Parts: sequence; structure tokens; C-alpha cells
Amino acid sequence: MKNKIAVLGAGSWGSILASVLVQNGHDVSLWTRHTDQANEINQKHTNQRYLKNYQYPSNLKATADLKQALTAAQIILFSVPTPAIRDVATQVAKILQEQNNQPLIAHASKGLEQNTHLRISQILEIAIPQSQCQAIVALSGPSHAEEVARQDPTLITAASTDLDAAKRIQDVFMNNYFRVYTNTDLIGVEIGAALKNVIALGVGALHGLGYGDNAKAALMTRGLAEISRLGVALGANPLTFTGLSGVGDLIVTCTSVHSRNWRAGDQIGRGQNPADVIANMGMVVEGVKTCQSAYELAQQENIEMPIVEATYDVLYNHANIDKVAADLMQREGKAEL
Ligand SMILES: NC(=O)C1=CN([C@@H]2O[C@H](COP(=O)(O)OP(=O)(O)OC[C@H]3O[C@@H](n4cnc5c(N)ncnc54)[C@H](OP(=O)(O)O)[C@@H]3O)[C@@H](O)[C@H]2O)C=CC1
Ligand SMILES: O=C(CO)COP(=O)(O)O
Repeated sequence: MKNKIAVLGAGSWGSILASVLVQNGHDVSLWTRHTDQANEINQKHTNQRYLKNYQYPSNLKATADLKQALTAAQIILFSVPTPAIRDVATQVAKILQEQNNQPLIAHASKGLEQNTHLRISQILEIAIPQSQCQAIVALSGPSHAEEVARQDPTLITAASTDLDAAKRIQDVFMNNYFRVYTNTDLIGVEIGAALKNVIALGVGALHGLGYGDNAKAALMTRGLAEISRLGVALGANPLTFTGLSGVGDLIVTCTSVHSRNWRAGDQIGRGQNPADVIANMGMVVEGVKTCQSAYELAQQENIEMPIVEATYDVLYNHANIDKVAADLMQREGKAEL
């Protein structure tokens, strides 16, 4: 069935997800805050600032008019960075009220809000009254935009407490290179998505420092233990962390040159100033702000997260990265489980 879908955010991920939906026969409106970018996508079918060499489907329509993008939308997919979610969702809620529309809401963003420590679906729930949306679905898994653009096989998870809503998102995205599983553990999927970026910063930093595969595998594994510990304390199903949005996304983000978080960590490990690295990336590095939220959340919930703490110290307290890595090794002996 053809759906009218609004995709909000024409960065690397939003523009590629919009392309997948267009290829699947849906009527898609891609919203960007720049008129010149909308014109470029509509006329040249390119998006120079984000995925330089990719030619978008000619029937992908972009607009800088949010009202127009949302008109008659049956599904709204948020794909802006976490810090922008609340503001964009507030604008959306106003328009939905005027349009008297009640779409299904989905998001593909990965992070925790600063100060509130909220997951994306919690921010959306606050900003968009229940009367204006059917349900909220999170889309997450090992999925770099650059490889989806080449139609490499990609598997992800659509998570919602409302299984029917997750199935609708599964249906609109599934095709021969994009396979979607459903999951009702929204907390686990969103925590895995947000926290893997922090661990990828750490693994990238180990690479930059010159460490080998043993150290990186160790940080990924113990990082997953921290993610699971936090997730379970917040109500997640521990098995979710063995899935696509857990270990799957952790592996891809900690090992791929496409990962902005990994690349940022690598440069920091080589001695560059974290603030300069982030400023020069030209795309969002979600793990930096989420690291602060995760650190504060761990303190608040009294959860032991030494890797998150170490990453926080490097990013926010100018800690010496060699010393931080050495200190992690010298913690008292622990039981693995
Ligand atoms: N790239 C990927 O492969 C994947 C990314 N994700 C997640 O998707 C989310 C988006 O990432 P991605 O597309 O890669 O990020 P990019 O940095 O590539 O693009 C971000 C997009 O969001 C827009 N944006 C930022 N702030 C606002 C705002 N306040 N209002 C409106 N638009 C805004 C940017 O616009 P502008 O150009 O004006 O700054 C840009 O179009 C992140 O949470 C990321 O973790 C998830 C899976 C894969
Ligand atoms: O979430 C992603 C892949 O699944 C993208 O990760 P980065 O934001 O680190 O590029």
C-alpha cells in the first residue's frame, strides 16, 4: 500500500531513508531547513553537503516548507540529530493541530537529550500530544547511510510498544536490500542506539592511540556490558542488546570508517582537541553529547559505567587519554557477569 510519508531532516540518514521509501513506491516529502538544498534535491537529484556522489531517485521531492511536508502525511519520520528533536517536534505538533491530522510517528535518531537524559521517543511523546499521533516507532540497527545508498544488504529493527505500529514501519521499509525486524522493547532499542556511539568514540580513540584488536574487542565487549547494565536498570529486556540495535550496531559503529563517532575518537586518540574534531566533522557526532547524558544518568541511577566515565573525562575534563586508558586497566579485579 502506498503511504504519504514526511521525512524530517535531509542529512546523510534522512535523505537515504527517504530514497528507500521512494524506491518502495511511497509518496515522500523530504523536509530540510534550506531552500537551496531542497532545490538541489528536486532539480539535480543530489545532496552535495551530505552524500556527495549519490544520485537520488528523480521522484524524491524535497521542500523547505514544513507545513507542506506534513500535509496529509500518514507517517512522519524524524531524522534530525537528538538536540534538534524537541524543537522540530514542537513545530510539528502545532501544524498537526491545525491540519487535524493524526499520523504514525517514527524516528531514526540515536541519542539521549542533554540535561533531561530522555530517549528520543520520550521527547516526542512530550512534544506531540497523544491525540495527534497514533504511536511512536524507533528505527535502529547497523546501517551506515553510505552502504544503504549502494543498496548493500542492511538489517534493522523497528521498535514500538505498539507491535502493529512497528509492523507498519517494517512494511513500508522492507525490500530486497533493506530487511526490518520488529521489537516491542523500545527502551532497549533506544538505549542501545544512543550508547553505542559513546563506545565507538572510545574504540576510535584506542585506534588513534595505536592499540590493536585485543584492546578494541575488549572495549566493545565491556562497553556492551555497560550499555546492558544501564538499559536493564531503565526497564529494557537484556536480550535486546544481543540484537541488531545492540551488538549489531555496536560492531558496525566501532569498526567502520563510515562512523563519524569512530572517526572522531580516532582523531582525539591521535592527540587532536575534541572540540576542534567535532567542529570539523561537518556532520553530527551524537556520542559526544550523549556521553554527558549517559554519565549523568549513570551517576543518578548509581550504575557502574567506567568506560562512559573515562570517555566523559577525556571529552569534558581534559583528562590525559593515555592515563585514562591505563587507569581502566588498573581497576580492581571483577567478576565478568
Ligand atoms: N548517517 C547514518 O548513517 C546514520 C545516522 N543515524 C542517526 O540519524 C540522525 C541524523 O543523522 P545524520 O543524518 O547522519 O546527520 P547529518 O549530520 O548527516 O545531518 C543532520 C541533518 O539534520 C538537520 N538538522 C540539524 N539540526 C536541525 C534543526 N534544528 N532543524 C532542522 N534540521 C536540523 C541538518 O540540517 P543542516 O544541514 O541545516 O545542519 C541535516 O540535514 C542521528 O541521530 C544519527 O545518529 C542513524 C543511522 C545511520
Ligand atoms: O548509527 C550509525 C550506523 O548504524 C551511524 O553511526 P555514526 O553516527 O557514528 O556515523
